[in-house]
This record gives sequence, structure tokens and C-alpha cells, in this order.
Amino acid sequence: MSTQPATASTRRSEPDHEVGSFAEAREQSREVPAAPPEPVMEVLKLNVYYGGFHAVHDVNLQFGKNEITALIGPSGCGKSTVLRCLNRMNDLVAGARVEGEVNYHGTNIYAREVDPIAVRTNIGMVFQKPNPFPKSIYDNIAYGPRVTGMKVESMDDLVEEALRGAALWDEVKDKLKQSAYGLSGGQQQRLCIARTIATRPDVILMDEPCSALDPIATSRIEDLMLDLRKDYTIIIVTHNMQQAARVSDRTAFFTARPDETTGDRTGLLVEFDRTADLFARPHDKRTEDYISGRFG
Ligand SMILES: Nc1ncnc2c1ncn2[C@@H]1O[C@H](COP(=O)(O)OP(=O)(O)OP(=O)(O)O)[C@@H](O)[C@H]1O
Repeated sequence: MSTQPATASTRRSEPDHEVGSFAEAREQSREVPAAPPEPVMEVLKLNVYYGGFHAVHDVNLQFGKNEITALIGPSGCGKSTVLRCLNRMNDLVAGARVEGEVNYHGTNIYAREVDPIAVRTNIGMVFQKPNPFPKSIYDNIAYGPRVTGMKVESMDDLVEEALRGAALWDEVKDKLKQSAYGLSGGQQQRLCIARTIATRPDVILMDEPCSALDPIATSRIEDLMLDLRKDYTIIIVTHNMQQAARVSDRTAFFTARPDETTGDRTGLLVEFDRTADLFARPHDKRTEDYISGRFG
């Protein structure tokens, strides 16, 4: 397994055929340093169990400040499980057990003295299906700051700032008191992003945020992610390799392998690299097979 950025000498040769239109996405990508800059989060020897089932084995990863990192891989390889560990959402899953460290600015978020609510305020999450509360647009945004007791000079200003940040303000500014359920799916997902940024996190986790959306709404969310990257560190699980190639700076490819003794299909990290490099010159055969559509 290689989890370090590959060097020219360790890379596999170019895949024998171009992978979709990843080339185009690569051309648009920005300069990404070889290693994640100022790691905001670091995962060390992460193992996750659901009851007796070993779901994720020994994952090590770093997430750089103001970068977008994509977690990709076939179904069941543990992407969402790893993502949920990053803000202790697995605490809410019965039978889930996490071993290893998840460091946020150097503090293990699983340390006894750490408050999981505070963790989730700093490390927000956007889910696969837009899940606005059955409240007005305004109250959806104001909810987090209110329940966390955030000191807010003007809630109106905060609501506007969050909606502007999520590129939704112009579409909803005249109907803030109307139900969030009246918005389209894409607008609801941007509302959920606005709700997440209203509590001023510095990391945003996104679990397949576009999978329930049409291509136009997807494109808007992708543009938004690129915009949000200026202020936030973003970690996204996606099934869509084109999307990973379009938006992410780094990509972690996972797979699942049957455990020799238990037979459990346990997820593991195969390769972690700059997105442009991982798609152009993967240095693990399993990555190459996956991105070229030969498996998964
Ligand atoms: N709450 C749970 N209880 C028991 N097993 C679970 C639970 N959640 C996930 N698993 C198992 O853990 C493994 C990893 O699941 P996970 O959802 O993290 O994978 P994934 O790569 O995100 O999959 P997908 O791409 O299909 O969403 C799978 O075998 C899954 O069945």
C-alpha cells in the first residue's frame, strides 16, 4: 500500500487508455503542493468495527488546509465510515467502535475530555440527501447558532452571510420566512451547506452531496465547493470519479479486501495522492483498474 505522494520512480506508467475526460479536469486544476499543507486533520491507524465486523483497517490520512480531498472507491469500502469518524458521527451508530486517532489541529477528537458537540460545530457535515428542518429558510440557518449559544451580533446578518456563502441568497432573499421544503432539491442542498457554515466550522464533510441532484444542481454545488475552499477545508465522499477529478486537490482511493481469517470485507486505503497524479499515473494496479472502469 502506498499512502504517500508517489515519485516519478515509483509510479506506474500511464494507463493504456485515457480515463474519461479526466484530462480536461486536470488542465483546470490548480498547483497542488506535494504534501497536504498545514494539515488541519490527521487520521492515524484508524480502525472501525460495527459489532464484530471489521469495517475499516489501519487508515492513515492527512487533510490540508483549504484543500478539497475526495474519498473514492467501490461500494462498501468504508468511505462513509471514515468520513463519519472525522466528526464523531459514528458515536451515534449503535455498535460502532473506533480505534486509532483522529487529530484536529493536533488534538485527538476521541480523547475523553473532548465534547463531541463541539467537534461537530468545528467539523460540519452535509449529507447525501438534502435534509432541511421543517422550518422556514431563515430558521434553518439560525438553528445551529441558537442551539450552540453562538454569540451573534445580528442574526439577520449571519443568515444573509451564510446564504451568500452558499450562493443561495439571491434566490431566497424575498422568501426567508417561507418553508425550506418549498425549495428545489439543489436549493435545499445549498441551504444545508449554508446551515453548516452558519456555525463557522473550519472543516466541511460532504457525503455524496450531489447524488440526489440533477446535473445542473450538481454543477452549482461543485462550483460552490471550489468557492468555499478559500475559507474551509473540505472532505467529500463521492462515487463520481469525474466529480473527484473536477473538484478535488487530493484523492484517497479505498478498496475492500476479504480478511483471511474472518472473511470480513474490510475497507482499506490503497493510494492517496494529488488528484491529478492519481488519475493520470496511479501507482497501484487496484487504483488503475478502478479508475479505468475495469472493476468496481
Ligand atoms: N451502521 C452499520 N452497521 C453495520 N455495518 C455497517 C454500518 N454502516 C456501514 N456498515 C458496513 O461497513 C462497511 C463500509 O460501509 P460504508 O457505508 O462506510 O462504505 P462506503 O464505501 O461508503 O459504501 P457506499 O459507497 O456503498 O456508500 C460495509 O460493509 C457496510 O455494510
